[in-house]
Amino acid sequence: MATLPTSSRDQHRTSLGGSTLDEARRRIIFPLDYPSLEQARAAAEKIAPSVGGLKIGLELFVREGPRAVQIGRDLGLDIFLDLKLHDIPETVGRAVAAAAALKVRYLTVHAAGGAAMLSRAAQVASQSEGLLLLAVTVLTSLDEEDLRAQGIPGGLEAHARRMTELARASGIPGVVASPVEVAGLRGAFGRDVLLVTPGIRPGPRDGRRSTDDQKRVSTPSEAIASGADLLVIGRPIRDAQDPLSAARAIVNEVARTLSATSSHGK
Ligand SMILES: O=C(O)c1cc(=O)[nH]c(=O)n1[C@@H]1O[C@H](COP(=O)(O)O)[C@@H](O)[C@H]1O
Repeated sequence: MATLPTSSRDQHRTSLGGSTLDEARRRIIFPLDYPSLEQARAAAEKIAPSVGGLKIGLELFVREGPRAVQIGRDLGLDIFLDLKLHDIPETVGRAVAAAAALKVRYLTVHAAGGAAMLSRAAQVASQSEGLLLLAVTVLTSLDEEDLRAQGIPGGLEAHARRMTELARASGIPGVVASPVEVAGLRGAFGRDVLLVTPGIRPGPRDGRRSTDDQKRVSTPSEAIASGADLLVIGRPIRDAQDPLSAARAIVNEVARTLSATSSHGK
């Protein structure tokens, strides 16, 4: 069954072959966080040789709709539709069916939508070959204080783990989590969950680099060494003076880490 976590993950891992550099490239997803189709396409064409997938998020999808998905198709890259669906099961199920018709590879839902919503999403996705759902556990822009303010007990690690358990039990093959929780999630769930991490900030953590609105961050190398499958990296590439060089440097960093660890599963 396409949505069972193990088979979905195997299906995903099959695409992680080739040389270490090629594998490193495939691990990186570049979000097309741009205000127009033209800007998104120009950036995607430039960055495409250094990434494995393109993420289409709220800004571009709200402005341009499904036309944005065509950019990834034209470039032959995986398409990650990041709509973070969170609604009643019927509404989310219908939205998943609509997204599946766009032939995207990944689609996000919020784990906080609950078991019935996640199960409905998984059931609808299972009818569409090649679509992998990812449940967002705890947004990388939140910290412990935010969780306390929402009345969520037990801290970030525990909550990310509970959300992952809920997602897995509901038939969702992967989760989006901060790189800070990835080692714990990999330890708890083994190789049967696809772990996707935004909140990536290259360079030394000496306080000089801005983490923007991200509160739980790590370097590409730390995220991969902790067991992340895919890294979502936006502003460190998009806002760099030379975006292609920035992307290449990240690919090299990831490749070095893959060579030095067994986390690439070869
Ligand atoms: O689902 C996501 O992709 C996501 C989840 C999350 O917890 N945090 C997060 O930053 N993201 C997305 O990942 C990207 C991170 O971008 P940068 O912070 O610019 O690298 C953005 O497009 C966010 O929408």
